[in-house]
Amino acid sequence: MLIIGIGGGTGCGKTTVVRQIINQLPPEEVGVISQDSYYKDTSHMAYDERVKINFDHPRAIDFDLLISHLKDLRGGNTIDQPVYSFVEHNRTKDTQLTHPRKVMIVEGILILTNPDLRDMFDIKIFVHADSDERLIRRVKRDIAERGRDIDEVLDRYQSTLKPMHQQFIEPTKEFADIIIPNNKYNTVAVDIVRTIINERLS
Ligand SMILES: Nc1ncnc2c1ncn2[C@@H]1O[C@H](COP(=O)(O)OP(=O)(O)O)[C@@H](O)[C@H]1O
Ligand SMILES: Nc1ccn([C@@H]2O[C@H](COP(=O)(O)O)[C@@H](O)[C@H]2O)c(=O)n1
Repeated sequence: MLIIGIGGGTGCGKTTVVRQIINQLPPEEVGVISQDSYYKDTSHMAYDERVKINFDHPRAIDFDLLISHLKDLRGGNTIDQPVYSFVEHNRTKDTQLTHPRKVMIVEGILILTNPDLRDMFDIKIFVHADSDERLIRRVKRDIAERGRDIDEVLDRYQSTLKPMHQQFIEPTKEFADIIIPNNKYNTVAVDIVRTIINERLS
């Protein structure tokens, strides 16, 4: 199994890049795991407490479960991937049965911060977009897709997103084998990654 880790700050375009990469690739050969599915289960907390969680700090992520699931997949076993609700700020009761594939892509803001997880990646990619560009995209996306309002997004940006990005996420760029500039759509970089995957599949 080839495991590709794709990191980078919120709004840099990780999900979009992954969609572009797997588009035109056989779905039975390439799978995707999102770090967002592995936010810790916070069912024991009231909604008002969950809203205050710092979701941009590595301690918010259940890395043990993510690593153990990746090992299961690498060993040829299926996993029950958690399903996360951004509206509820919590895992749902559902899980998604996920089969091992020849190529697995793991994407998320903090996936390159954990040394054990990092060691599992055959290829490490960091998607870069300038912070103003990321903020604009984040505001638009969170209002359109994640049930947020402008004040909520901007408050979170100032209180946690920006400082956590500087402390934890930006420094992981140095671990990357490939850095994809993504201020604009980068079809050349996407084609290069797809070519690497196609070589593995052929
Ligand atoms: N290169 C780009 N140029 C303009 N908008 C983009 C680009 N890449 C992604 N977007 C848009 O920005 C938003 C955030 O992108 P997304 O892929 O969800 O980022 P991430 O997964 O890194 O948080 C989405 O609405 C997406 O359509
Ligand atoms: N309940 C939550 C959990 C996380 N977030 C934010 O999501 C961002 C990571 O997802 P991307 O798709 O943007 O990479 C992260 O910056 C968290 O602040 C949230 O808003 N609510």
